[in-house]
Amino acid sequence: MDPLTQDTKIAVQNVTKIFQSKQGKKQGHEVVALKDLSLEVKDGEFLVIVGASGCGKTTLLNLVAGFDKSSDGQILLDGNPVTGITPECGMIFQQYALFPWKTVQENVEFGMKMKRMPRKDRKARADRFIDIVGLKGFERSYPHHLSGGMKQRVSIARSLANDPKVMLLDEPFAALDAMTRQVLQEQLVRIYEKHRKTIIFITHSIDEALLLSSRIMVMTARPGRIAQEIINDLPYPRNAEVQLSSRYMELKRMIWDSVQAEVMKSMEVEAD
Ligand SMILES: Nc1ncnc2c1ncn2[C@@H]1O[C@H](COP(=O)(O)OP(=O)(O)OP(=O)(O)O)[C@@H](O)[C@H]1O
Repeated sequence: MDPLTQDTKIAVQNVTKIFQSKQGKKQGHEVVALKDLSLEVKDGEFLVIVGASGCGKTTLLNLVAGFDKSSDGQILLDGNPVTGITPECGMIFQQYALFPWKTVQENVEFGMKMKRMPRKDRKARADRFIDIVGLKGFERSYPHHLSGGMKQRVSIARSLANDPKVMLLDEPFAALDAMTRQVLQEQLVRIYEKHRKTIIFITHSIDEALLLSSRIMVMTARPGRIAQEIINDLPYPRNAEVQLSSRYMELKRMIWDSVQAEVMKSMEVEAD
């Protein structure tokens, strides 16, 4: 592997993750989710990971966030090994993971309150990010009064308010309707352009990957490794014109071929 450069934010080095399946610890009941996987994410990069279902995308994100430990290899964040939950990483899930008994304002303020930020400061910061995600006027609403898209915007505001170095998003828009999804994708690109967080984003949608990323990584069928890496050189804003360009089609075809090959392999793995 190349030596780490100064702007390397995350380095995943020869990571293997083996789960004991539900059948117990008998031989042959291990699931090798990731095998000898290495990758680097540069500071300010928007990396999108695509790959067949079950290839280990969520497992990888959980390891970067420190929710789980690798069986072998290591992950470095700013050059330091990740050994437990990393407060520098903000995680956003498909299911919004909001506190149902807290208002929008309280949800967004939660992390800052945990860090004992003075009330006035955290309110000002929450107000700012609630505004950025377009939820001004909903500060006192509870999650059950909000649509899926609005709840996801609360999650994004909460994450941004904590000022994470890295944002990890696991299929955050998968449960949303197409229109809402598009609005949130555009919003996320704007936030990315303004705040330049380092982002790792998982999706099953090649279009979403092309709209958002600066780099796309296709993972192999389980055990997950890198099958292909694509620098997304499409210009911003990735509007209708860009989406109809020949370069867009070319990249889409390239990724589709790669994903499809891995999906076929993963079906063989499942059949074994
Ligand atoms: N806690 C666990 N115990 C046992 N096996 C697990 C566990 N977590 C994940 N696995 C297995 O590891 C493999 C990778 O799972 P993972 O959820 O990372 O895949 P994924 O690429 O995110 O899938 P999807 O796209 O369907 O969300 C799968 O075969 C899964 O069944």
